[in-house]
Amino acid sequence: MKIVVGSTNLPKVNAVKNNFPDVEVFGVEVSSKVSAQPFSDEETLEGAINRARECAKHTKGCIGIGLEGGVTEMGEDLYLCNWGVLVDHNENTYTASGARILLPDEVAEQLHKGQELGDVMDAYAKRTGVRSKEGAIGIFTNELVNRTAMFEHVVQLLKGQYEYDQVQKGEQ
Ligand SMILES: O=P(O)(O)OP(=O)(O)OP(=O)(O)OC[C@H]1O[C@@H](n2cnc3c(O)ncnc32)[C@H](O)[C@@H]1O
Ligand SMILES: [Mg+2]
Repeated sequence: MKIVVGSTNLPKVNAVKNNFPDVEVFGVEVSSKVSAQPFSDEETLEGAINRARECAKHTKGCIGIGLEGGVTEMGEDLYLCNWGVLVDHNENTYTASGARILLPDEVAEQLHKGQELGDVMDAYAKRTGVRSKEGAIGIFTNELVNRTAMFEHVVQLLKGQYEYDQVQKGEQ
């Protein structure tokens, strides 16, 4: 079995590798076919689905995994949101979302002006490449939960649902 992840961003690829230590896992650049900065749960999920479907076509019999980060409005507030999708070799599709935290007003303001969260976070935290390291979730949780750990949980939810289905099918 091979797993193709629709990104070369390390927190995403490592989140999959850490969940499947005995499987060949590799990341490829694919298009999410949504905006660079998804602005709702629906759009973020759609990006993850598009990435996973593209990856599932990469190698015969492989599993595709798409992980997408975005933000979602709740009333006046803006929350960080993340979605993951696993598409298996039979096109069975499993979805899961990640933990969400409230973004501070000054970060939300920049996003409403059209900036991408990755860029906003670098300026806010006075760091470089936050999106490829601890992530916004890492910054705002004092690095108790970083972007890899957050995506690890999403992938665990995908893996668990996939395995549940495999067991159900085996018992039929
Ligand atoms: O290379 P890819 O896989 O595209 O990785 P990415 O970091 O760009 O991640 P997404 O496209 O899934 O995220 C959409 C946008 O939101 C940003 N983003 C999402 N979650 C983030 C986080 O935890 N920390 C910093 N930026 C984040 C990201 O940089 C993009 O601008
Ligand atoms: Mg991106």
